[in-house]
Amino acid sequence: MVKPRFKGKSTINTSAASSNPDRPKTPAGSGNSMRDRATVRRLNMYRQKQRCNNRGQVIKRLSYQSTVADGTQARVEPNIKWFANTRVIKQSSLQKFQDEMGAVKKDPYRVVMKQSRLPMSLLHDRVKAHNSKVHILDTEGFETTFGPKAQRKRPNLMVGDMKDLAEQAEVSAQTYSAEKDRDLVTEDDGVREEAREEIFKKGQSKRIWGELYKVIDSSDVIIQVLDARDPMGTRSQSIETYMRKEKPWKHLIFVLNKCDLIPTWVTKRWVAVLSAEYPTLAFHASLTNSFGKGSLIQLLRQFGKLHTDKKQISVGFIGYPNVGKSSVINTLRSKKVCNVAPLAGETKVWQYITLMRRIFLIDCPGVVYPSEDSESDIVLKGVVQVEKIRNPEEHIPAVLERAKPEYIQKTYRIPTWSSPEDFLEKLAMRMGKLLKGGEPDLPCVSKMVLNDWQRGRIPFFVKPPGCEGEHEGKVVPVEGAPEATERVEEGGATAEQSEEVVAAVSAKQEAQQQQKHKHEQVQKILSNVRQNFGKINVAPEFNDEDLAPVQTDDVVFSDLSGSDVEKDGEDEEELNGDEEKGDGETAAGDAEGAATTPAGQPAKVEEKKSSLETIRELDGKIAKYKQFLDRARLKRFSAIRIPKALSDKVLTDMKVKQAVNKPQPKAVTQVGKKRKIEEAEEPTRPNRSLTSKQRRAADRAQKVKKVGTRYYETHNVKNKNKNRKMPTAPSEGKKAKRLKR
Ligand SMILES: Nc1nc2c(ncn2[C@@H]2O[C@H](COP(=O)(O)OP(=O)(O)OP(=O)(O)O)[C@@H](O)[C@H]2O)c(=O)[nH]1
Repeated sequence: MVKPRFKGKSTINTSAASSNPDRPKTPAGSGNSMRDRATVRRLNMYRQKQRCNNRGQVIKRLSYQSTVADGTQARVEPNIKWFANTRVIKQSSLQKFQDEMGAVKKDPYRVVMKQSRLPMSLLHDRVKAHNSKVHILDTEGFETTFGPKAQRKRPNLMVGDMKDLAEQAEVSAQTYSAEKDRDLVTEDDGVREEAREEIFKKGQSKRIWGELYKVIDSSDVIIQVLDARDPMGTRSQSIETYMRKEKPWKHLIFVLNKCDLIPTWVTKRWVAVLSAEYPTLAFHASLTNSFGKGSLIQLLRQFGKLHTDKKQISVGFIGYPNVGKSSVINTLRSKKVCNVAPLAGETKVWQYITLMRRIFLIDCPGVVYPSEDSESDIVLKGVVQVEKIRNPEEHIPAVLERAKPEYIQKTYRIPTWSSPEDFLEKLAMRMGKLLKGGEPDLPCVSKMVLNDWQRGRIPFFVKPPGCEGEHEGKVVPVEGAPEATERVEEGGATAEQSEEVVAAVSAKQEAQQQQKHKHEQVQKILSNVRQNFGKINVAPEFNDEDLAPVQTDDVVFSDLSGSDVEKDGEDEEELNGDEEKGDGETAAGDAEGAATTPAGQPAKVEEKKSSLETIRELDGKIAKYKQFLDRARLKRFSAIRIPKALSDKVLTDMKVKQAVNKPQPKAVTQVGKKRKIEEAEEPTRPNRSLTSKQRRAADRAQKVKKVGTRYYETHNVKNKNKNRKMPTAPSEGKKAKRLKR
């Protein structure tokens, strides 16, 4: 402690030391903030030391020790503050708090903010004695509860007597299944299923679902894009139900994309099956060689006409990842407006694209719907990027199971294998994918196979219902189909209630009528849109078994798919405007006449069928040739060489089949007519009336035909025009060069 200086009689310490609580204050604003008197005194107290003499006796006590005489015993007053950080309030304050806060809590229009910071427990602090009485009669009087006029509700028992109860118990015991019992307590055997890797949860995040709902909310027409190889696997029943219940005024249509990866008859069948539920169009997304573009644009235009009250309509594209939503949009715009990749999750956020002045398209990230899919299912549906899979070998058995062995043999040129491991080893050996010491690099080849699968290089498709009966019986109500009206219980309802019920029923009927009207409008629109499936360029080479359609009921092809009947000589896709409707209808009628036959003429039917089949086969082969030429053109081959054996085989086949058809010209009059029209309209098509000599000449001409490389036309080079004007004969050009030298 600082020793106070003796200053005569004055008790005021005038020193300016910081330990002097009475020191003069510095002027305000000088930047020197002084300690206050209490702080200085406290600090002085800490600093003081007691003084003792050389015998240890205290000669000067500490300041706070000097208040009581030596040896005095004292008690410290007990205080609640020692035990907690509490605050004591008066009874009246507590009462006020309880009244005011209680009123606020009860008021449904007011909210108490930051409740955790308030002593809310004071509201309920009234201690209830554990033996306090239950005041039942405060709530309900004796008379209303127990008396002869009791209004107490009785429990609603499902049984009348003990016998019924026993019977019911027996029945439920018989139908009990331990698997479905969620409350069953089982012994923990310590084995749990491994948590799924994060990559398998792709497309299920809250963010992606948020994007989906944003797209649904902003669209007038929603297009669910399905993968034609597995339409049911990439379809979401839950979204359809949501749309039906919550957004019935929005139009939902299906687009069956990647039709070029499956046989045409499968496309037809799927379109027919799905059309029974929602309008469905087949599509092949491609900038150069698309299918279904015209029909889809026409359909969207017609939907635009339905919404004349709006300036523009928005069309949302939703669906599984990697089904080709962005590709469909690019195809409609005929240029790359959306990023496309063979990897799932390329589209991250929704995006608006203008198709035309009145039609906007919205691309949505791919959404994976909740299902029971295994990890292999998820991988094979293309949801997961192959590079990210930890053990790609695990999914190869599923590939070998789904794809036909002959397609695997053809794709990888491996004749036989005994197991998936054996297959992978052989493939690794063939491809030279070996590790140190010649060990086959199984993960590498597995990734290759999975990539091929995801990109459609291994021919595969899920058979439509009716071939294997896979999806049979899963009938979802047709859009706008009238639902069964609820049964109203008679007797118990009062007059008021019955009025309400009548109002509800009439509202429901009105809604149903609106739905029906909407359905009719959509059907009318659809009757103007027709597709010719024969024009799809199928890329994979399927075997005869997969190419030959299984006979189906023609009923399936009615409705929208009535438009799919092959109309030979048609343009790539016919877009019938309203004005062309009559024309289209007659054509459809004609064709339907060819497909559906009256009963009682079995012989004629068979003849027709056989000739139709032959023509179809021939068409298929011609399409194959065309496709081969197209592909070659795309690859810019300098010249196309068609294997002679193949061309000879096709030509002889054609001859034989023509010979078979010749004796029955009258049975196929309609087809014959069509063929004539077709021949007149399509001079480029191989002419069936040519002699074999002429045909061979045409064949030869085709063989030497140069395709593709017109260098100066396709490349941006200097002196382009100059070069164009130059003599075309290459020999002359060479001569000129030589002369220059
Ligand atoms: N053979 C074929 N491939 C297609 C077709 N449509 C799309 N693809 C391919 O499928 C892959 C995925 O196409 P995207 O358009 O990116 O698919 P997406 O549905 O937008 O995918 P996310 O962005 O994941 O939602 C690409 O490699 C496309 O080339 C089609 O009609 N036929």
